[in-house]
Amino acid sequence: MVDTQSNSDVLLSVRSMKKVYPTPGGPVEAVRDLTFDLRRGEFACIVGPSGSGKTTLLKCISGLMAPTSGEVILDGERVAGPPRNMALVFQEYGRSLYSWLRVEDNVALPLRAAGIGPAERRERVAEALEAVGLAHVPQSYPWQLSGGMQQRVAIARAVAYRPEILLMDEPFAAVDAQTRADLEDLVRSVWKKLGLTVLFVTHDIDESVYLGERVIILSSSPTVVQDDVRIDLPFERDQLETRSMKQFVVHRHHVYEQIQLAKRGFRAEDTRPVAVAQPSA
Ligand SMILES: Nc1ncnc2c1ncn2[C@@H]1O[C@H](COP(=O)(O)OP(=O)(O)OP(=O)(O)O)[C@@H](O)[C@H]1O
Repeated sequence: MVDTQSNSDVLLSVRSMKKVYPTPGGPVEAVRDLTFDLRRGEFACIVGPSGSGKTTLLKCISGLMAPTSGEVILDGERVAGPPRNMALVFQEYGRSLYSWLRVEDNVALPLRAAGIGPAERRERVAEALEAVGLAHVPQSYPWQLSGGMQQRVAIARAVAYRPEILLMDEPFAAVDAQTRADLEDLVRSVWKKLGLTVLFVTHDIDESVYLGERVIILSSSPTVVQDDVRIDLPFERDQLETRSMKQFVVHRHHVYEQIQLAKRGFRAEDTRPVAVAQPSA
């Protein structure tokens, strides 16, 4: 378990967050009680069984939805709407980009909305496109690009905005395996270069261990934090070398085991002393 209480440099705090959806069939308790902190500059992944409330959690953190109870504190302030210093990247890049705007204009959009002047906008867009390897297509339209390139545009847009915290919800689920590996390395390199704080939701256990400095495992719904694992892999990661390290395999095994337990309904709060048979004298 990661000790989240002892570090004073906390950027994000999720405190006793609960979310109940009212539905015609009665209330659905999606998230029961989530509490965790993210330190400034941390790269944390969230994994959990399908329906465990990962998207619900991100929506509450990003102020798109209010929790039923509990709170989200960002940089000392309670989140009550979309925070200025946060950016989001979703899985559906096709839906998040405007097909009638050129790549550079898609990337510039939030900068324009934030009132950033044309000279600085141009500079930031160029820098972000360079960072994601798309400096050669600023004039293209999204529909002229591959899926992986479109997702790079979405990442460039988030990066150009220079958020303090970047939330990513299954951002690579819809791209092929090779592109996914490239995008994983891209996100880590952008994280290192810009010193962002990243909260990355994924279904992919290997991806969570490869990317994160920490993996937060959610229980099945109604959700609590089941485990919180520090990933002690080298800072510099490599798709071949890192994934074949013994420590990678150990973490992967642990996270996989925890997800299987979660799927079977195990909850950390259920832990009781196990009776151990004493050898007879
Ligand atoms: N708008 C809604 N109204 C009612 N119930 C909802 C709503 N959104 C989500 N839920 C329920 O809340 C629970 C958590 O859903 P959520 O989408 O947050 O989980 P998830 O972990 O992101 O799922 P997945 O891994 O399948 O993407 C599920 O039981 C889901 O059916």
